[in-house]
Amino acid sequence: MNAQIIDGKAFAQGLRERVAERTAQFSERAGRVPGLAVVLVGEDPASQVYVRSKHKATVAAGMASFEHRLPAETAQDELLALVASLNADDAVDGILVQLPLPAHIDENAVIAAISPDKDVDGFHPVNAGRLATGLDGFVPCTPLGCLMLLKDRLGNLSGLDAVVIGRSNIVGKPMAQLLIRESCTVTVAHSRTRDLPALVRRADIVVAAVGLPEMVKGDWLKPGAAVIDVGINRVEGKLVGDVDFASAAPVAGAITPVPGGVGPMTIAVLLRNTLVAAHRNAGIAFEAGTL
Ligand SMILES: NC(=O)C1=CN([C@@H]2O[C@H](COP(=O)(O)OP(=O)(O)OC[C@H]3O[C@@H](n4cnc5c(N)ncnc54)[C@H](OP(=O)(O)O)[C@@H]3O)[C@@H](O)[C@H]2O)C=CC1
Ligand SMILES: Nc1nc(=O)c2c([nH]1)NC[C@@H]1CN(c3ccc(C(=O)N[C@@H](CCC(=O)O)C(=O)O)cc3)C=[N+]21
Ligand SMILES: [Mg+2]
Repeated sequence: MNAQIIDGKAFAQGLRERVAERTAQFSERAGRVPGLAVVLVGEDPASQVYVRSKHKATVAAGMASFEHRLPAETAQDELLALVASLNADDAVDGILVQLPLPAHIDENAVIAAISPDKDVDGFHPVNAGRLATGLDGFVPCTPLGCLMLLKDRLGNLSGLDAVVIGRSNIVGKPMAQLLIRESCTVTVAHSRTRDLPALVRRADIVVAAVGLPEMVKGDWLKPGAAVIDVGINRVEGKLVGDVDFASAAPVAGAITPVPGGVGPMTIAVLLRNTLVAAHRNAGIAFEAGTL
């Protein structure tokens, strides 16, 4: 057996085209374009790359992109004041504050300051609570993108055994919530987990969101498993995932590559969430359909 490669880049491209069509319809009706504000504090090179590609994708979808670049020394109060002004700005439907923030800034305080109705990252506790309790809200882009790829490949996920490796608020926990919502039986593993290979061996679905290059090995996998690799690790100038692709691909049924898997989905879902936010803020009903 050799795994099918899940082409996240192509799927994301299709999603972005559908978002662009629906954005044109929205703008016609609302008399304005959806707006996304992205805030970057400091000069982290990886963050600069992400922010640039978000900006390009936003404009290509027909949306307005408002970039705010602040120096690394920016005081927390200044950042909170900027967030407050974006909350109050009717041209801004979505707000994304790029993480990580410099160490002197309390990330939770900044996330909590974003209006939940503009929180297109889905990081605000109100949106996390909505996801956990089955209410409509914004779902974090990376796990929602992973779910889209899984449903596209597997169809109904009901009853499948899923292992999520990682329990962060931005990937692991919301991923687990989404899989529970799809009626998977979900195990969440983390740094204190005993015998991770044994857990992974039982799983029909494996989502790796750890941040350790190539840690998940092919001989941990159940043959035919669907493997979603969220990891983005730079090793000797090269990008690798959290899954050892070379040993995993011959065992898995389907697997996302890095690059070209989950990463492009994150940006496409961000645009989708911004389009949803624009509809809500303009009081126009949104039919999710193929989005
Ligand atoms: N493709 C994309 O769009 C995105 C990719 N990423 C990437 O995904 C990865 C994870 O990101 P993020 O969730 O923010 O990372 P965090 O560092 O916040 O979380 C990592 C998680 O992995 C767990 N972990 C650490 N070591 C082990 C281990 N040996 N065995 C099992 N679990 C372990 C940690 O456990 P504990 O809680 O016990 O510390 C923690 O829960 C990173 O590579 C990041 O770059 C992130 C966001 C978007
Ligand atoms: N508030 C906030 N929201 C985020 O969504 C957020 C964040 N902060 N901080 C950083 C992480 C990381 N992240 C990625 C987005 C796109 C790619 C991506 O497009 N990756 C390409 C490769 C890009 C490259 O070559 O570096 C790929 O995997 O093919 C990766 C990672 C969003 N994040
Ligand atoms: Mg901090």
